[in-house]
Amino acid sequence: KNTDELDAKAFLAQYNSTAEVVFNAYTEASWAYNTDITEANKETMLQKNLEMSAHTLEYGLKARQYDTTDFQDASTKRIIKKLSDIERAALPSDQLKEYNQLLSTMETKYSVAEVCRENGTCHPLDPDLQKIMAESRDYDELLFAWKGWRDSAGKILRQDYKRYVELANKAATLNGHTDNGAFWRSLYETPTFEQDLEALWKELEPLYLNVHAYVRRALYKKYGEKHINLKGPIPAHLLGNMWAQTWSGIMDLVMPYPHATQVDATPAMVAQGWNPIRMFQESDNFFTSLGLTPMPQEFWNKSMLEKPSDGRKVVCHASAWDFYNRKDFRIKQCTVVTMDDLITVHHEMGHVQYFLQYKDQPVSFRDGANPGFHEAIGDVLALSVSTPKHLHSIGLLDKVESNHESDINFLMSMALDKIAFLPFGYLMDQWRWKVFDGRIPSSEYNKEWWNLRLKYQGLCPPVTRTEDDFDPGAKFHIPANVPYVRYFVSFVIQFQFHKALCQAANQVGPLHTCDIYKSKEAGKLLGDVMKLGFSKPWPEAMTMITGQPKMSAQPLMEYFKLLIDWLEEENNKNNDIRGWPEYDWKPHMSN
Ligand SMILES: O=C(CCC(O)(O)[C@H](Cc1ccccc1)NC(=O)c1ccccc1)N[C@@H](Cc1c[nH]c2ccccc12)C(=O)O
Ligand SMILES: [Zn+2]
Repeated sequence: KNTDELDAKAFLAQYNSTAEVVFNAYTEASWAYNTDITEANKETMLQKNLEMSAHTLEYGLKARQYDTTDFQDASTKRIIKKLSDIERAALPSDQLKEYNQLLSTMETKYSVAEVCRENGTCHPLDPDLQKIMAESRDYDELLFAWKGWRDSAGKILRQDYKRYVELANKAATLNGHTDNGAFWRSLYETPTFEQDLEALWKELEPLYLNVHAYVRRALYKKYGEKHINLKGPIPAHLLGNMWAQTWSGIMDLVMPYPHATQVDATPAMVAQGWNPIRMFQESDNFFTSLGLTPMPQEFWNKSMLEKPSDGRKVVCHASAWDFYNRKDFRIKQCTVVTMDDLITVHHEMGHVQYFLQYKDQPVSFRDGANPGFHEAIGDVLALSVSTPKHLHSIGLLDKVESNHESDINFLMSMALDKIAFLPFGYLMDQWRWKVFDGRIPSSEYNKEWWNLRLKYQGLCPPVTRTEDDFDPGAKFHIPANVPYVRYFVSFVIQFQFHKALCQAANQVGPLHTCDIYKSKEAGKLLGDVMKLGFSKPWPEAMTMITGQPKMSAQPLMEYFKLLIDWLEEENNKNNDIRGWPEYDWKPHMSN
């Protein structure tokens, strides 16, 4: 083994400069394919992916030659360790080709899927089916979109997915992990990670049960006892979202005080002629108000901020792109003019701000402190943007009242996204970790998916499901091989960050009214953490912001305190039970 630290540093310098070139070439090819799905673009992307894996293999095997035990420089040790895990490059070349082919095939099948009516009109997920799921109040129309999407996008992926699992696991074991789920969890460098997550969920579950009971009561009023059992799970297609992962789409059905302040900025955005560019400029303005970096001109020139109208097939699911040359950063988003998408704009811009802040780190450190950090940045700013005070200041709410009823309306709208999301954010990788470690065999993919959807979210399918279906495949991240527990982590830590930045901004008053807009102190705190990238273990980054190294649900609970008390009282008044003891109840099925 080579114990020469100077030799290692020279090796890493060579890695860094060659990696930028190879990563850039692959990212360009991947962008070309994602923004114009053709066979030719697919072939080029697969070729550049193989070249990138060849580079990873060459440098990974060299990195493994070093014994860094007595190295002085912590960064050198950390990078050598990271390079030594060569991920899919460990596969024999024919299996690597098969794996890459599977990944692009699954993502393409998902991205081009459509649901067609008898009259021949066909609907893509974005924007058509998403709009139906958010806006329709017709039980059967919602069922058409819900079932249609799972028939068109989920079902067809089952065999591909089964093979992907085998190859992903093989790559993981070749790198010394027990399975691919273990590899994914290793990115958090936290031995107690699973226990920590379970503890957070146990703390937050009572909040969710109260929101679930209250929403079930509202849906009972709307759809009646034929479709809703007040002691049972909720049919999964009635929550205002294709996956029932966020419920703000049905805010109109659950608004506690209909005569108090409105909270939805969408009507004003449409009335004032907002377009996607305006939405991104608004977000850029918020980031720069904190003293953070503006989007470079290249971002505005090269991003895809709307779904193309020239017939091109694209991957519409939003994403942010680092081209590894410290200059070129883009977003690809099929943006629609809604408040929901204004939040997503901030989410994606948070990823790019992270790219900008850590762009001068070595390539190996151009990543979040942990994947949850990368997901949280944009959402932290969105917490300020979403306040009625801020929306009023940018002309998207005409009047702001600060009274109890308006507070409760506002907190309900936030809870329908942030609290409703928690069980979904938690169960997605519970399912995948069990698939990877073999506890869920392919013969039970769908049964176990719905067991988890019942256990954590208190949902049931509106129509019978079988193992002919593959409902997990109908959610982007599953065919796209994108881990998901990062979002559960993000939805917890973003409130820790929000609380810390509000203190830095000398904001007084309750946490849910805080708006850090224009606070250079808050911006400095956030910017300094982002500059670290992946160079330090995430508890150090957490301590820099919050003064302590752990994930904590306390700031989220503080933020929602008023609503938690109100829901407890309201659900008691209605004699509503928390949970779904009649768990095997099935909704009425007409056809
Ligand atoms: O998937 C996303 C946003 C897309 C992303 O920005 O997280 C994107 C996902 C992705 C990863 C890899 C390939 C393709 C897409 N992640 C990134 O673009 C990204 C970029 C750099 C580093 C890390 C992630 N949000 C999740 C969770 C979510 C639901 N509602 C939300 C509201 C606000 C924030 C997140 C969500 C979802 O839609 O289910
Ligand atoms: Zn993200």
